[in-house]
Amino acid sequence: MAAPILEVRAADVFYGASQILFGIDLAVERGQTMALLGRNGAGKSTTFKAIAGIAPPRRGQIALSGTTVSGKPPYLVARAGIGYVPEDRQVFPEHTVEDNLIVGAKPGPRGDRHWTTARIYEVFPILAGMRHRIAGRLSGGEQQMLTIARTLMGNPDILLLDEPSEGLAPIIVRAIGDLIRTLREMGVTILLAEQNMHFCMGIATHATVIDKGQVVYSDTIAALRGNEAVMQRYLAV
Ligand SMILES: Nc1ncnc2c1ncn2[C@@H]1O[C@H](COP(=O)(O)OP(=O)(O)OP(=O)(O)O)[C@@H](O)[C@H]1O
Repeated sequence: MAAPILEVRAADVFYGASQILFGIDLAVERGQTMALLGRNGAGKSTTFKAIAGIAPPRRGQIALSGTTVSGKPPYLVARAGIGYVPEDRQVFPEHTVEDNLIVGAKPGPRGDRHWTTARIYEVFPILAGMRHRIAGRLSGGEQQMLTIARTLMGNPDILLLDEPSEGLAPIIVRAIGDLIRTLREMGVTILLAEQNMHFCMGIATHATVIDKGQVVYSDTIAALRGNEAVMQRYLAV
């Protein structure tokens, strides 16, 4: 069997002397949309930072298609094929939408250039109509879409989305959900951190739940939906 696109094995992560993640195991196979669920402070963002090379694990390992990436600096992790979209949307505010996309353009780890601005505009028609607008003047939801689009321009093997729905109005949350579903249907492999279980239900194929820095559940999203005990205990729904 092929190695998972992303595999986190027994990762322990510390901020200074405080241990935040305890032996995290996580595997995302090609084409999956894995939801990383957990309450506020459970360790979702820290898991993403560990994968992206920003908060490297002190013990354990992170591999991309079987090749170890833990220990590499963030720019090399990105080059290896991890497309990380952090919680705080990071557009270049002074530049146009199109320039933001062009800045993100680079070939994927095997030289592929699947994502072009033309392709982005097909998948994100809202950005096509705004290509000459200054990114800093877009709404929060539009900036979120632009950040996702710019990350795709780097042709990653996996897209890490940290709470893409956070702080957005319900109608925009739905639009972001539709967009992620479209990407999933196109075959993009996604790891999606969310507190909002309902947001993930129609989007994710699989779910991993973390609590106090530990994985407490991992299965298909359908299995999680049928498991009231896990949902109530760890997700308060
Ligand atoms: N820079 C830091 N230094 C020390 N502790 C931190 C730091 N950043 C986060 N923490 C702590 O690590 C734990 C996990 O935080 P993390 O942000 O990973 O959680 P989360 O599940 O993503 O929650 P949220 O939805 O609030 O982002 C929390 O207890 C938090 O207070």
